[in-house]
Amino acid sequence: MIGEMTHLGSVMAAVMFVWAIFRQLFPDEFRRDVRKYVNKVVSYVYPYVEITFHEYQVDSWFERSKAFESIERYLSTNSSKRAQRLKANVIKDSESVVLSMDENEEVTDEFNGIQIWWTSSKKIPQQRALFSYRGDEENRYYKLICRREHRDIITNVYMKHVLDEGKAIAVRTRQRKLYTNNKSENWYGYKRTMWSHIIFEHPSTFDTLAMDPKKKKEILNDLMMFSKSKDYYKKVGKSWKRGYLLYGPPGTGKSSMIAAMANLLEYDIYDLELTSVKDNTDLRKLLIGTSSKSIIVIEDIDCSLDLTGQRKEKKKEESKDDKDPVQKKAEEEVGDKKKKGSEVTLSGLLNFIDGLWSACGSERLIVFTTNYVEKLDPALIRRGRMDKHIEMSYCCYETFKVLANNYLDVESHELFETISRMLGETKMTPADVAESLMPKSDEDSAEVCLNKLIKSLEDAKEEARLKAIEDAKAEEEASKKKEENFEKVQESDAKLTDEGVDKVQVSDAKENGVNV
Ligand SMILES: Nc1ncnc2c1ncn2[C@@H]1O[C@H](COP(=O)(O)OP(=O)(O)OP(=O)(O)O)[C@@H](O)[C@H]1O
Ligand SMILES: [Mg+2]
Repeated sequence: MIGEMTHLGSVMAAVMFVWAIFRQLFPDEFRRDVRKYVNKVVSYVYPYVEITFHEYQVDSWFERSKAFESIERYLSTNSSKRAQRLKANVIKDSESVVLSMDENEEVTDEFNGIQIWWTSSKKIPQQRALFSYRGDEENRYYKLICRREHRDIITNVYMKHVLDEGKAIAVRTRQRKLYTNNKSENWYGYKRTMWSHIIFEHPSTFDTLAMDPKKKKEILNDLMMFSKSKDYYKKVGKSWKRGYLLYGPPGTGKSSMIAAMANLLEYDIYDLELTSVKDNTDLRKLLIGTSSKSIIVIEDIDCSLDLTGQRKEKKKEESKDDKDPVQKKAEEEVGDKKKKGSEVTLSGLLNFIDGLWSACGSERLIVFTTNYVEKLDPALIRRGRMDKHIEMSYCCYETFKVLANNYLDVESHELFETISRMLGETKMTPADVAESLMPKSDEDSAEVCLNKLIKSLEDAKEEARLKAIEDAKAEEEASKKKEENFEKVQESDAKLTDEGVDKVQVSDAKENGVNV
């Protein structure tokens, strides 16, 4: 190719030379006509087609062209081994350095037996712009050269292959992000955005997550199935998303499970703080601002908003009329303050999960966590909205074994039996078990840590016993009080009835004309 092109190059140089002299001698119109013919002749002689892809397109000087980025990724993995001079770039959102061809390098690619040549060059503008948004004005571009007879297959099939591959490589090497929503009032103005993010680097995985292995396997299968079911969701007419409700006491691994899910599926996380959202419209805007391949999380959904309370408040309002006006005003002020925090309603949230707008974007998980599942409105967690309910519970023996393996690298030990028995008798969260198992100094052996756990299990058991006694006492006192009250009420009722009877008797006597 290079030899062929050199030959062509010298022909072109001769043509250009003649052209330059020609320009000096002949008027404009004549030159234009001649140029047309020269182009025709050149295109007849030159058996190649050239397509260029610029880094910045004329209509968007701020953003690198997506096609250019994809080609860069594609060439970096498919051809960089063959190019001799490479350039290392640290590209935004990428985990690793991207190697690309240096300027004026050439690499060859092959597609279905067709040869394609790629070269990389840059164009430096003759005049420097006075006012520039980007640091440098040079515009790099890739040039694709192929034989003319392959033009159709290259533009229709090969280019699609390059762009798709490039995108797939970008997804594989991208850095994942953890987003959180900004307060609604901070959305406007220069550089303000709805979502802020940091790089997501949580180490939790399904291997380190301690829970019943059967349950874990079921969740893993469910997630894997979901991520592969694009066509299935399309077939059944559902948007490609799935809701998970994680519930259980604090410290049982709900947040760790979300991180493990994101790491497994390589999704971004959008941690949605409902109390910062002004109203339902803003909630919808946030939803539109999320990308595909993501998990939208609302933690502690029962505390985020008084979603069930809003219905009750309405009822209260109805009976407000017969109240003292001063008290009424004070209550209204409190209500206004509450509303200023967030006006998101239950129906707004339901729409967010499965309304029409939720179909924008795809491949998304919506996860709610709560400590009190019974507090939630049934509409919010019905199947179809929250498809899978997962209970994260206190530490059982199976959970402990995973933690012991993670924290101490032990799979079995003579103390395991005692621990197994004690876990059956005492409720302890995986977070507390993990804390006891963690070595506190270099000298702490596995045995020391396991003994520490036994000690804290004993303490927890004793604490639970004392608490049970206290609770029983409190309950006894309460029922005693109740009984006493009941007796008092009965006594006063009896008194009233007696008096009532007397009165009735007196009035009866009066009616009958008897003097009392
Ligand atoms: N099932 C578990 N497997 C592994 N580690 C766990 C598990 N549960 C808790 N932990 C450990 O305890 C810590 C707290 O767990 P996590 O934050 O996931 O609890 P949570 O259920 O989200 O609690 P909360 O309801 O208070 O938000 C974690 O950092 C993790 O190390
Ligand atoms: Mg949590």
